[in-house]
Amino acid sequence: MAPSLHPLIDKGITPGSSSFSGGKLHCRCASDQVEVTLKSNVAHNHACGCSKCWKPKGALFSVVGVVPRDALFVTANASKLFIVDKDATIQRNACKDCGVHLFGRIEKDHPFNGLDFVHVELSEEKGWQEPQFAGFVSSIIEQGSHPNQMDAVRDKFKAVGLQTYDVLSPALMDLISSFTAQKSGIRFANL
Ligand SMILES: N[C@@H](CCC(=O)N[C@@H](CSCO)C(=O)NCC(=O)O)C(=O)O
Ligand SMILES: [Zn+2]
Ligand SMILES: [Zn+2]
Repeated sequence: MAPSLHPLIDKGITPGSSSFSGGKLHCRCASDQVEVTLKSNVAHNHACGCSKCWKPKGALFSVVGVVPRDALFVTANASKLFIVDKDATIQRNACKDCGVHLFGRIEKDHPFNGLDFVHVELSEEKGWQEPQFAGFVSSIIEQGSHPNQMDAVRDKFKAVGLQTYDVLSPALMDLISSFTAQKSGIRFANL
């Protein structure tokens, strides 16, 4: 059987709702679940093949999107959260019992500071923005996928209508480069 890209992608993508305005995420513990309340839909939701983002068992990719950090509240069992890697740019807060990542936060000066990374599959609600693209696709090789599988993986994404990139989407890459340009004092020419 072909490996799963992600359960939200394998059988085709279900569009989200533009009027959806948030919901709750829960970890996968049988009891005393960590609960996170989001007062916003996600944006830039995407499949991520990097080794750091949380993936469900058997999936090659994570699905991760962003919300403004002031729209995110830990509303139950916050004491079960720990930061997976304090040195990473994205400080991923995971449940110490089930391992699920509830949210990733950036504390340093960074183009995505102010945005928290979350996984909408941890929610029962429907209407979350659907995945928009696949990023960090080649990174799955670093976790053991064979290079000769990559055409099949990219074809599968294309079959469900998702563009593939080996870093992030052009919109996000432009945002990162604009931040860098601004830091170095670049003044853009008026074209
Ligand atoms: N090949 C590496 C890539 C890791 C990486 O740079 N991940 C990105 C994307 S995460 C969600 O889009 C990133 O921004 N990481 C910052 C961080 O994780 O703190 C690998 O696979 O590990
Ligand atoms: Zn848990
Ligand atoms: Zn990632």
